[in-house]
Amino acid sequence: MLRFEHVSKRYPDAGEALTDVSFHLHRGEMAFLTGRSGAGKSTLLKLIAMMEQCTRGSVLLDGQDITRIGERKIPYMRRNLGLIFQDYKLLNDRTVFDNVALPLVVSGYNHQEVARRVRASLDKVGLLGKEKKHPLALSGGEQQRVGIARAIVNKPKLILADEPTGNLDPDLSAEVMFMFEQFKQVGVTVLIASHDIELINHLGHRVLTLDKGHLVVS
Ligand SMILES: Nc1ncnc2c1ncn2[C@@H]1O[C@H](COP(=O)(O)OP(=O)(O)OP(=O)(O)O)[C@@H](O)[C@H]1O
Repeated sequence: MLRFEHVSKRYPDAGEALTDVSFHLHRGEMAFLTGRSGAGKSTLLKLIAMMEQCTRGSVLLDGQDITRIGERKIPYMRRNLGLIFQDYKLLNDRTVFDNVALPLVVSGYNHQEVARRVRASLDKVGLLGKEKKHPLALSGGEQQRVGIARAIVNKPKLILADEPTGNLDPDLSAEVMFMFEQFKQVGVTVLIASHDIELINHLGHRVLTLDKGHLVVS
């Protein structure tokens, strides 16, 4: 489903952030991406999200090489992805409903379909009653669940999460991981960058470890 083939990434005027990285994630697989600060985790996720381009190698998403697609196709390919961030990246002057609706509005869905899908997503993360609230009126855990609802509203094949539990206490972190496991159950592939070794070991999923841009275990 997601395949890295000999991928290297060098930023201009910097050393290599990733060197000859190869791995494969199957449909419905959940894996953690770990490594020290600066090891290349965010860079790897940005290559999949088409926010950066690799210097060498190929990244294949469902068999399609996303390093070779044209700029104009990127927004369409991104619809296959759900992105989740440590700092939630919510629009604080918009309601929960509007935040979750955003990817659908950008994709041009009609009002009825938007409303139906937003409610279904909020239901999946247990926030159906909070759709009229603004993000800052919610707890950190609830804000992250809004971020998750926004990530799944387009029914992505692949969810990428960059330190999704970095600002959450252990109970809320476990709750978020439980949600990811539910997505995995319905065939969504999930890749989570995290420092939280205790949580990672506890959950027992596959672990990809980066060390100075090299993949150590795959
Ligand atoms: N835009 C950029 N320009 C130049 N160098 C960069 C850029 N982004 C990242 N780097 C460098 O690439 C390397 C990998 O960074 P990256 O952010 O991918 O690591 P990380 O494992 O996600 O770290 P952290 O856990 O601290 O977020 C680092 O040496 C970093 O300084």
